[in-house]
Amino acid sequence: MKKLVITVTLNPALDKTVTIDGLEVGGLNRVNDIRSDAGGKGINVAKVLKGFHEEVTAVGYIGGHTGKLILERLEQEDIRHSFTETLAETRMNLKVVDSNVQVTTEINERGGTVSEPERTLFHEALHLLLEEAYILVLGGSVPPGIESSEYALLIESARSKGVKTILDADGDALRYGLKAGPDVIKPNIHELEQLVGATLATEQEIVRAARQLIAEGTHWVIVSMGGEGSVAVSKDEAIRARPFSIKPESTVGAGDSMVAAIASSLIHGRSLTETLRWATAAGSVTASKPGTQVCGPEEVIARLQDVGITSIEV
Ligand SMILES: Nc1ncnc2c1ncn2[C@@H]1O[C@H](COP(=O)(O)OP(=O)(O)O)[C@@H](O)[C@H]1O
Ligand SMILES: O=P(O)(O)OC[C@H]1O[C@](O)(COP(=O)(O)O)[C@@H](O)[C@@H]1O
Repeated sequence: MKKLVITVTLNPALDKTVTIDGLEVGGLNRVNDIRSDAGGKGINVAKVLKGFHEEVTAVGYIGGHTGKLILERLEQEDIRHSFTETLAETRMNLKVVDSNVQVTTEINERGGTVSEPERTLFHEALHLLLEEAYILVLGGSVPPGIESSEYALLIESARSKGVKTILDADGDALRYGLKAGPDVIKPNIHELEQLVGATLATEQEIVRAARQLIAEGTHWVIVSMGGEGSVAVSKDEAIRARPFSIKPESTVGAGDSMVAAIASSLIHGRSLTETLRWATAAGSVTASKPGTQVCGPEEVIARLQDVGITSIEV
């Protein structure tokens, strides 16, 4: 059976994380600690999957000095990749951790423009790779030069080859992508509220909103809610997971770790409940780590039974 996961990061980033005691907007802030990590949603998913010993290849666009640094990191971690080179420099995203209140503020650049010939090269390379794939993961923002409908095209081409798809995006990229019917989506609660244009205050409201999307062709909607945990919805099931308590170091990459755990769960044929348990444990372990560092398999397995699972009556 094919087991390869391809992760697409159209807009990667070098994540620069600075830690400050008591961030003062408009004031002078001194940095206590600094680190940089290869980031961008698909790249983080690939890091987790590699740690989980799954077969994974990271693809997308990469360029310039920042791009070179990211590729070096991937090579250090022995992550297989096949990025399309761009003339434009890959972006740097700033993450400011206020260690007094344990809150992370993210400042993400738009990213460099991708040209049409670069896009053609990417599509040709992905077309070939999809022949070998089981799952295609699509994550993150779409860079300038590429239409918001891009994920829909990629989902359709994956489906035509029998490849499952997981989409983690927001705004128009999510809205258009949904029309192509990805197998799984992982919005956070804010992204889901923006999508349906309503505040979702109760579990029942979340389930009803998710079922609207399921009626349009998606099978599983897994909604993350930070420290409140997550909700998984299918046509017939609705489940709530509550995480164990952690000291949040940097929540960056927590959502991506959930997506990686979902991909791994699809490979291993886990039920929706078990998938939610794995995804929530993975997200919470990652949230307890500094910068864009991600969870490893042993520490996730050790916490699986600490995730509280209940079913939601609608
Ligand atoms: N403060 C926290 N305590 C425990 N778990 C957390 C915390 N913040 C995030 N998580 C875990 O990470 C997952 C993803 O977090 P979330 O912030 O919703 O994702 P995203 O980064 O996609 O917005 C949550 O479902 C939860 O399992
Ligand atoms: O493409 P976007 O939406 O700007 O997001 C990119 C950022 O998201 C991340 O992938 C983290 O995502 P999550 O916190 O949702 O897991 C960072 O590594 C990266 O800087």
